[in-house]
Amino acid sequence: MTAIELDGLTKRYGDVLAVDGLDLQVEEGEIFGFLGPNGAGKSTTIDVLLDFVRPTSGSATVLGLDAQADSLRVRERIGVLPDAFHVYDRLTGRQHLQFVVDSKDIDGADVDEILERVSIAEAADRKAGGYSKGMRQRLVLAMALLGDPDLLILDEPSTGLDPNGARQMREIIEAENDRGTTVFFSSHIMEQVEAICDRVAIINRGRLVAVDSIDGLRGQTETVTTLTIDVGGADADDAEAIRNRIYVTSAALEGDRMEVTLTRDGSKFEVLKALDERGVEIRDFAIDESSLEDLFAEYTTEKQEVPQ
Ligand SMILES: Nc1ncnc2c1ncn2[C@@H]1O[C@H](COP(=O)(O)OP(=O)(O)OP(=O)(O)O)[C@@H](O)[C@H]1O
Repeated sequence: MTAIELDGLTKRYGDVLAVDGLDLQVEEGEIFGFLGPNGAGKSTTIDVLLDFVRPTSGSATVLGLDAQADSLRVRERIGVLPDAFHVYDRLTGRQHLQFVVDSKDIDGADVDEILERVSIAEAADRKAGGYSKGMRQRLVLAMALLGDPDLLILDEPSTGLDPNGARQMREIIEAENDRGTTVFFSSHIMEQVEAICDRVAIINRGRLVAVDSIDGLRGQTETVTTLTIDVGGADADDAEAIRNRIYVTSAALEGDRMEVTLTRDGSKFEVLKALDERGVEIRDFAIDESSLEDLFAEYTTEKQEVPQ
């Protein structure tokens, strides 16, 4: 079954087309990254899934249920980490969780076990007002995990976390996914998305511009590999010869450093071999596959039109 299905989802706020005909399917069991620059329409889409916002047209289905008509049943089966989250300063961590158990009427919830899972068990009886940002974020995640949801919807889960906190958040997300939970999360932190997502969707100006695995996205873009070679005895002619090779998109020599970019079909080995055959000494080399950050920029940066 699909965990999330969007069919022609459109949301207009007056003149602003926040979401523009989105079609998307997230399969059960996936960790799915939802990416896009500021204002792309990520939060609006999530708000439709949660029935905070009604679509102008199109539909959204969550766990086989209509996000609008069946919103209460959807709510019972999902856990949500909202974009702007609040904790109550005067309540302890445990009281926060108890509040969710009571208000959602969850049977047999093991609050201590969930506090352990998000690593805030030791602070459970302290007031949340004294929690660090990372602890607050983990507390809100613990609230989302109560009731063992089938689907977690996380809006920028690593906001405000230091690298350690972000790593812990990632580990928790992975552990929940191992338990069978589908995870849908929006993020600006490409590194994080790259590390844990099975697939990602990139949206820009309310429209879907790409949906694929990270490797698949890499395969769709032109320049995927940069080869930086520490050379001895190379000159401009060598760079020119490399530049003229098929699959090479650029080759530049600066002192003893030659930087070569290749399309995805290009062989790095062939470039090194060609240099060697020209008598160039190869002292060292490094390979840099384009990062998701590069891909993101490629998909979401408006290309400048050259005036005719
Ligand atoms: N309640 C609203 N009224 C009017 N316009 C809105 C409203 N909510 C969002 N928008 C507009 O819709 C567009 C999409 O916003 P949205 O918050 O969904 O983007 P986002 O991708 O979540 O951005 P960010 O990463 O900055 O949170 C933006 O142009 C935004 O200004």
